[in-house]
Amino acid sequence: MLCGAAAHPGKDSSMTPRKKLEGLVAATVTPMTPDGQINLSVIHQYVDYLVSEQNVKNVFVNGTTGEGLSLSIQERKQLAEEWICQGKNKLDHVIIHVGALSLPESQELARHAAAIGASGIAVMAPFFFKPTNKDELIAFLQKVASEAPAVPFYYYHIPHLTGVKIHVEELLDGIKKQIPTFQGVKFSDTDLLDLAQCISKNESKQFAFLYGVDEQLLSALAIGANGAVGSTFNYLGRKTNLMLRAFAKPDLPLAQKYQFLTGEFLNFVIKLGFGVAQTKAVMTFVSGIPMGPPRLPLVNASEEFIIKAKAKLDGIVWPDGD
Ligand SMILES: CC(=O)N[C@H](C=O)[C@@H](O)[C@H](O)[C@H](O)CO
Ligand SMILES: CC(=O)C(=O)O
Repeated sequence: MLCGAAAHPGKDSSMTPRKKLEGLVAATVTPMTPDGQINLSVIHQYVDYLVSEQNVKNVFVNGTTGEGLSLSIQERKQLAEEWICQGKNKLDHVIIHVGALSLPESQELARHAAAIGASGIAVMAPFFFKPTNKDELIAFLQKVASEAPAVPFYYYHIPHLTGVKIHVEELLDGIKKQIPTFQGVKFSDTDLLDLAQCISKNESKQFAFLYGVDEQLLSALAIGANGAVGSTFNYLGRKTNLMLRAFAKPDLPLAQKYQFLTGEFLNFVIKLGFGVAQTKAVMTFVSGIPMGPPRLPLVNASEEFIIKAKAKLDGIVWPDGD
């Protein structure tokens, strides 16, 4: 059942202020109908699946995995509303990615996310005309963040897709003065030196450092990441949660085992060609929820990919015997 159309779904139920974001955050795919329209009707089921089957209670909507930059502003708003509305009393955090190439569009999305009660907003660097230094990037982020002055703000660092390689360590230096709502980083890069410097220099500031390269999450946890935002937690959330638990215990050999096994699957599919289209296909066969095709320029995963990926996943023997 749809609920996003209800008047101001989150108005009286703002999810701020909340405990610090930690643990796993699923970067949601955007369900689509076979003819390429967004399919809001399965989000209710999607929320229940993440909570009950994957033990994941945080989502990151309209990001890379959600094809956020391929959606219209109207579609992004509808998705944000539906996730927040369906997630009410079920999800802990619904973070809405509001980054866009156009500053006024990004600001509009930030205002909208605030009005519907998002528990956080995230923004990636604009990637056609790019900021060339820290000050330009901060200026852009600041103009978006200030449109949602009561909503925690996260910078979404994904340099291999944006081409904006400004070190996060540099960006964070003094950021609270310019962006008082600054709350953390979604760090989707393999530069663990940069991440480590961010963490060590901001220890007392209560920022959340959420890692975004799922296949090496354990390494990021070891240097102090608070959690992770990723596409694979849609279908490997339960297993990755067991890795987090083993790490916290600490049972490092067990945590490594989980990382090796999730890595074995990812290494296999990455070699076949792995992106958002393939994530949608995997999520469809694992959850049984029809996520549909991706939007052009992305194209459907091949049947061959689906058969091979399914066989690989089914063949993994997990330490918990599952
Ligand atoms: C480019 C991309 O989508 N990265 C995701 C998050 O940032 C990750 O969750 C990856 O999908 C995942 O680590 C698999 O490579
Ligand atoms: C993976 C991720 O965080 C995203 O899809 O935006």
